[in-house]
Amino acid sequence: MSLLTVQDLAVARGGMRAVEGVTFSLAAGQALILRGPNGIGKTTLLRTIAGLQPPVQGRIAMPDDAVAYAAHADGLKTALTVTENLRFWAEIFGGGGLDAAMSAMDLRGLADRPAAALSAGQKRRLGLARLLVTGRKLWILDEPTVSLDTASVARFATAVRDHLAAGGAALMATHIDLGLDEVEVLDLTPRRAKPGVPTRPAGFNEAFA
Ligand SMILES: Nc1ncnc2c1ncn2[C@@H]1O[C@H](COP(=O)(O)OP(=O)(O)OP(=O)(O)O)[C@@H](O)[C@H]1O
Repeated sequence: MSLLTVQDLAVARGGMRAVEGVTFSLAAGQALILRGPNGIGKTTLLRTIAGLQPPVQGRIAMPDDAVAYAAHADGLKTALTVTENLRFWAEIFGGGGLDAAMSAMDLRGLADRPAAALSAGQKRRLGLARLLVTGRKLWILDEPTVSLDTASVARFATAVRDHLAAGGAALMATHIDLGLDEVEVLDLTPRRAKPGVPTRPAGFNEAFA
């Protein structure tokens, strides 16, 4: 089953094209890592596929209610505890599996701690545990391993592997080698848009379109 098809996609930020001519697809059980130098447009591409901003050109197709997106920010409710945060997200998405998610990201000992009192790496672990309780098939992840120690990176890699084995798919921007055999890499360097072609009036920002 195809979980994501991207065809001839061009994306823009700040009224300028970032990358263009991007084509790939992801079936159940597949993952793809986006690579490319700082500023080429990895975040912009992920935001566009996640539906947070419109594409400039091309086609994005996926099943309804397929996506769970984890951005640079962890998206936590700081006043809520770890358990309450996960329960909140499970209810929003109609998912579940809080216990399994807490075990997977080693959060059991922190269950009753407010998110505001977590370290950066612990916050990131909670942010990633959110994905596990959504029940969504297609994970879109922007630099998911930032702030994680070696053991936590390994835990995250296991969570991705389990997600793929359960028929999920993942698209992520990361510079880290997660050691996942089933992952392919797409280098965006050849897809960099030709410079100087504005897509919108000066000052336009697709993030607010
Ligand atoms: N808020 C913004 N307003 C205007 N332009 C922006 C904004 N955020 C990013 N850009 C520009 O959009 C282009 C693509 O940025 P993007 O964040 O998608 O790149 P990236 O490949 O994810 O970079 P990095 O590896 O540094 O995270 C860059 O040229 C960047 O300067």
